[in-house]
Amino acid sequence: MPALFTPFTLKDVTLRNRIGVPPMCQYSARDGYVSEWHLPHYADIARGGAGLVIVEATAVSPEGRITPGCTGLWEDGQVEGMASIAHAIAAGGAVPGIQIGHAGRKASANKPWEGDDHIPNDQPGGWQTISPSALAFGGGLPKVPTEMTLDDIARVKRDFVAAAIRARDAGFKWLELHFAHGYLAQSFFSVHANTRTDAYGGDVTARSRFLIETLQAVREVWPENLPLTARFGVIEFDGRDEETLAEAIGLVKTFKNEGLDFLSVSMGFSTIEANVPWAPAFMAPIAKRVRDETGLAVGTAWGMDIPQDAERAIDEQQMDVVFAARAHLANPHYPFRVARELGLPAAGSVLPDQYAYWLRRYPGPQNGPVI
Ligand SMILES: Cc1cc2c(cc1C)N(C[C@H](O)[C@H](O)[C@H](O)COP(=O)(O)O)c1[nH]c(=O)[nH]c(=O)c1N2
Ligand SMILES: CC(=O)[C@H]1CCCN(Cc2ccccc2)C1
Repeated sequence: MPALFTPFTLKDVTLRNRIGVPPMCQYSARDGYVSEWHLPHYADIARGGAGLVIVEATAVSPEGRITPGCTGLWEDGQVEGMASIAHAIAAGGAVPGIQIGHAGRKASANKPWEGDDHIPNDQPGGWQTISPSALAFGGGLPKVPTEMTLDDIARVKRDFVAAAIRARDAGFKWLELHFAHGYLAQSFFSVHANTRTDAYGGDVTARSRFLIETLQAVREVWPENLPLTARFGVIEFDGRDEETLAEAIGLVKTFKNEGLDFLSVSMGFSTIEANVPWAPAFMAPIAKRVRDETGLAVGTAWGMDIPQDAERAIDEQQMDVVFAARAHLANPHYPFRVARELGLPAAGSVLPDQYAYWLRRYPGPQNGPVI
């Protein structure tokens, strides 16, 4: 039995296998409300067999969106549409998760296929961004953000709490705080984005404060029996990696002590100078190091989709969940493909009966059983 297809239990939640679909923005919302695009997108992926499907980065406030097309949970009206999606994911057999976040200085941008750059101030649809310091990311994101006041910081923490309550009410069973990829929370931790000299900037303790306080506040409202998780950039590939990793692992230990149940190990993406060593499964050793040094359950993405790599990651206890993102855009039934390639007996059992029954019993195009 491939290790990848063993169940994984965290608090009162059990994933049917170790394959997770990490959040993937669809840039298809209107004023933060899901559209007709989202339900079939998520239902289809959930039916494909993954154990966990995490809904895309969902903004805790309007200015926390990356683009005008991003989803939100900043107002109660947005719960109903998200509840349909949570229900559809569960109906497909996967655990419904959702990521909530604030885009910080990367906000107010065009969709990737429409420029992936900041909406110019003289064009409609954009907005003024905020960040720990008035430092622009650069490149296609040149807008200088407004430095957050202590009131701004308090407000954004309250927004995270309110969005977490809405996610709970929508029926999500796995919550992921977006603490990665150069967005607001990552920016507080990053020496590239945070030059504050008050309680929220300076040494690693101060740079960690916003993330810890946000986790503590959300922990109080998120049900104790459901996984409270975060996606956190533990490395930037900016030439400072050992230092960043040591600081990040120290912070993850604090997260664990404050009640975090799982970490999705990712990159900081907080500097344009990054030199990412792109390769299959390149983040797996980093995830293993975080898992070994903190004792926290972890997962990671980033080219983990080659079946043998995914299997090794679980079999050798590098991580507890393997995330495959783009592979699910190419093939929503990706887990079925993996099951067949790994020789899972009755691979079709990964799919719903409506499909599996027929795939199991009748020859496929090559006159042999498809599974
Ligand atoms: C279209 C799209 C949209 C998103 C992403 C990616 C892509 C392709 N990614 C990153 C994603 O979760 C994953 O980490 C990367 O795609 C790398 O994994 P794969 O190599 O694709 O399996 C991403 N990450 C995240 O934390 N929140 C998000 O909302 C998104 N949105
Ligand atoms: C919201 C978020 O974290 C996403 C938005 C889309 C780009 N993501 C980062 C990414 C980089 C390279 C390949 C795939 C993904 C981050």
